[in-house]
Amino acid sequence: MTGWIVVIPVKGTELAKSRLEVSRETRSALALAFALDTVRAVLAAEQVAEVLVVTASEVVDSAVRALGAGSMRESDAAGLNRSIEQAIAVAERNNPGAPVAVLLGDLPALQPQDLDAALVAAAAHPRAMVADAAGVGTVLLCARDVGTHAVRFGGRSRAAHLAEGYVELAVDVRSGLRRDIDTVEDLTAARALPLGAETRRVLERHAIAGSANPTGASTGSAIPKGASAGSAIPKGATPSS
Ligand SMILES: Nc1nc2c(ncn2[C@@H]2O[C@H](COP(=O)(O)OP(=O)(O)OP(=O)(O)O)[C@@H](O)[C@H]2O)c(=O)[nH]1
Ligand SMILES: C=C(OP(=O)(O)O)C(=O)O
Repeated sequence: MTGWIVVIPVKGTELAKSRLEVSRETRSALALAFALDTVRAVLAAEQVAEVLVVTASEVVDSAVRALGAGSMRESDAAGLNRSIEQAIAVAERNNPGAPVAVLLGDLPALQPQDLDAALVAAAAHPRAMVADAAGVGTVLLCARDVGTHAVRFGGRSRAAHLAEGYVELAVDVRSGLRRDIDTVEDLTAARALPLGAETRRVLERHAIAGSANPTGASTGSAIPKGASAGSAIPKGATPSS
């Protein structure tokens, strides 16, 4: 199997991360930082052939391109699932036959090796998913055959994706892969993990209670690490749409 195409939805508007109860300035800085840290980790994962961000925001679009990711703008007011479907269609057109995964764009504690391990495990199933730390939502949705995706993000999406037939992968709840940040409580919990550099910088600059734990302790994952084929796969090709 070739490497995975990873679609990452990023809202990027002033309405992003509305459940994060900090000042508007801090919230928008954190929303961008979460996305950039997520994209950086994905670009560093060995199982990933290409990254395709889908966003409403010009700022996000150019920032992720500068990191080397592909990016596309969603059509007006597409919403989360529709924008993901638009990106999946572009990924399919540009990379026929490639497996496609959808990853949330608010995972600032994601480590490349945790994503690699999950993608290796996902490749054993036609469709697979990883739930968020609360066991309510979904952070990663994978299909070997892109045409079989049934995207049901939002709310209790773990149950929705299970009902669609995705197999749930066992990933340690402490893994950064499962730590999407919706609330200040999520952020506080994620600070026990090694956070990405952009998020650390914002936390250092903006007064939010707690410390950013710049060094962080290594976290465990139930999926064996290092099982990935370590070939260098080109990333960041911009979609032709
Ligand atoms: N492209 C795109 N991404 C979205 C959209 N809505 C949410 N996302 C992204 O999907 C992921 C999960 O969404 P949420 O955690 O609900 O993010 P959010 O909508 O910014 O946060 P809340 O306002 O608290 O719901 C994040 O990476 C968001 O940036 C959308 O309409 N379009
Ligand atoms: C969009 C999702 O996440 P959140 O918990 O951020 O709403 C989801 O889990 O489907």
